[in-house]
Amino acid sequence: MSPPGGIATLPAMSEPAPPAAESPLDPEQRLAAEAEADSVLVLAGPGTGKTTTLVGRYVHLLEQGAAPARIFVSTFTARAAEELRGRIGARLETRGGDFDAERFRRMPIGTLHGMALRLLQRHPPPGCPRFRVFDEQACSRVIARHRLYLGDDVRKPTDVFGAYKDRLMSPAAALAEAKVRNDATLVEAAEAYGRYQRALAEEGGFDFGDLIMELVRGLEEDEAYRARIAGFFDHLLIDEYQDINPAQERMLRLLRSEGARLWAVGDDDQCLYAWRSADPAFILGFETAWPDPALFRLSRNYRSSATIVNAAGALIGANRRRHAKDQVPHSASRLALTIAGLDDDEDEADYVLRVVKGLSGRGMPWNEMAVLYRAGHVGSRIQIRLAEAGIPLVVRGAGEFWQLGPVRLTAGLARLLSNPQDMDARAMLGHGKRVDKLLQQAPEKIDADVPWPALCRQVGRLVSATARPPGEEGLQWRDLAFTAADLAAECGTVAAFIALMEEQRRSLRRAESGGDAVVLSTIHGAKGLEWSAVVVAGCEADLMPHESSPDLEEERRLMYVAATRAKRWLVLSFAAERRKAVAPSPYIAEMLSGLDEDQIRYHDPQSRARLHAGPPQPVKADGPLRLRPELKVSSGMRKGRAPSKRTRF
Ligand SMILES: Nc1ncnc2c1ncn2[C@@H]1O[C@H](COP(=O)(O)OP(=O)(O)OP(=O)(O)O)[C@@H](O)[C@H]1O
Repeated sequence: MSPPGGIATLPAMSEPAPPAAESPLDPEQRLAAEAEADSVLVLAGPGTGKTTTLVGRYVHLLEQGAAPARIFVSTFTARAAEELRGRIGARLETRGGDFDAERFRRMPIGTLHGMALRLLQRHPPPGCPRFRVFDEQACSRVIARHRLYLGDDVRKPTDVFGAYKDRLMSPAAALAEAKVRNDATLVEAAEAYGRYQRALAEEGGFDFGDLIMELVRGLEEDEAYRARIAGFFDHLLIDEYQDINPAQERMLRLLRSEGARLWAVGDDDQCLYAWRSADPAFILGFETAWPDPALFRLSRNYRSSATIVNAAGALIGANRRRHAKDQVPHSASRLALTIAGLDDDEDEADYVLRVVKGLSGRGMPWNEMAVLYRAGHVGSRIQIRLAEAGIPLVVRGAGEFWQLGPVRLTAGLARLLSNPQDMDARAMLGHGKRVDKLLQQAPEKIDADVPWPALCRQVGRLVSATARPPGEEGLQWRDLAFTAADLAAECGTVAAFIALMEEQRRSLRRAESGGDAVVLSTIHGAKGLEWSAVVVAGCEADLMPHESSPDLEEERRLMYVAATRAKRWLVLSFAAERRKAVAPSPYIAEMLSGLDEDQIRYHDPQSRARLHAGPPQPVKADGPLRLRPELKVSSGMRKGRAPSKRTRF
């Protein structure tokens, strides 16, 4: 097999590595870190050192005499918060003096939800009931026990209820809104929300959304309580400000009511959580929303090559609702961006495998490579192919193959039918209307006494038949159900299948803790991270922008975040056919418009031809579906067994 275009001449290994994380601040960063205004927004693009500047701000405040316990630092995820704590701690340690690592671990650095929990536990507001925190699993159990499924189960009930809480809406307010809009689906959701809140209260549980709701309630209802709590802090440092939602904004507003200074960093172009009520309007309107505002910009991109900065700039420039930003690439590298137009998803997976092997062969560590995608099913084919080749990999975001909905249903149901006592299999199935229906249909539609491979195929068919809505999502659903059934059948016995799943989970955990592994991630899961080489897979017209998304600007931001994770080498790959003929994503052309010819490399002549070809011929409505008739089942996924023959349904 020939190496993919570009690898042979890849100068990546000979280029200097980017500087270490805590480089001294540049003049723009220093100005922002030392700002005096009451409300500061550092607005800057990816890789400009926003997080680095936040660390610098913390150190600066300490140098000015601030007490660490009075500096509240928040970021978006618990993982990011721990990384931030580690970075600040390392910086303080190098300053010497009397740094006490144990004490520093207790300083208020966390997510806004985590901070709300901490305040509620240590200083409960008047009227706050005793509570236990219910994680997502516990909440799903409440939903299952009370059968709070929604007719439209495309969105999980926990997400729907969470969205009300992100907007600080009580069940009564949600119901009133639904009635005003005269929308039966919304009325059903609001009523289920009310029952959910009652069920949580009976069990003494708060879910994550309740934590901020309850703190805000306490702060708003009791002035003395608010004054006491807000009085704890002199400084609020907020990372990823573009992703805050109305409930979080209210919490910050209340926490600074005793005069704390607000200092936030963010990038409106990286707001990815509109579906969780994040609203770019908060960052766009910062200067009118807060007192004594000051806006700082960082213009030097320390992460990416000039090629990547230019291509990403051309892309995001097409969005209208944004602050324009100039970015100067620190690295002058014009290393070409690679476009790979592949036949189909199998071909794409083969290509990605050749790319990572090629880079590794040239000395790049696995953990400097990532494959990012908009939708989990794009990653699953690549995941299987890399795993079978024995490449160490970590799957981040909602995308681990065995966690995908149709895969869980197929594997769980086949196992359960083969052994009704298999509790893990029951847990894999989860709960919901679709699960109830499957369990109801299974006894009459499936002959469970046949050998394991035949059982798997029957289950694959049954699960695939639950696909909906019509269209691509249904096709993806069926494809994944068949893939899972195929993999399970190939194992020969249920015991071998369970062993395969366990081994894969173990190897994922090993890779995660060991560190040196290629990252496969949804774009959402890649936020804030960086790698030397990034392949953005599935760059197709119906996936990027995703055809079901109502927000095209957010879709473009997703592509932007994906592309800007790359330091030196960026590949955009697309398949000409993914169960139907598809055109390349329009975002590819937008990115290329920012580049000169010498900054673009096509994997092969066909890639260029495919990119510039017109839209694909529509698939005949009555034409046969290409429902993975043949899957090369991975040898590496079934340790110790010879590569299998292809399976046909
Ligand atoms: N002053 C500097 N000198 C050299 N390198 C720097 C400097 N500031 C930041 N960097 C490097 O630039 C890279 C990006 O920094 P950082 O993660 O802080 O950016 P960011 O703006 O928060 O990015 P994103 O918005 O994509 O999360 C890191 O590798 C960091 O070490």
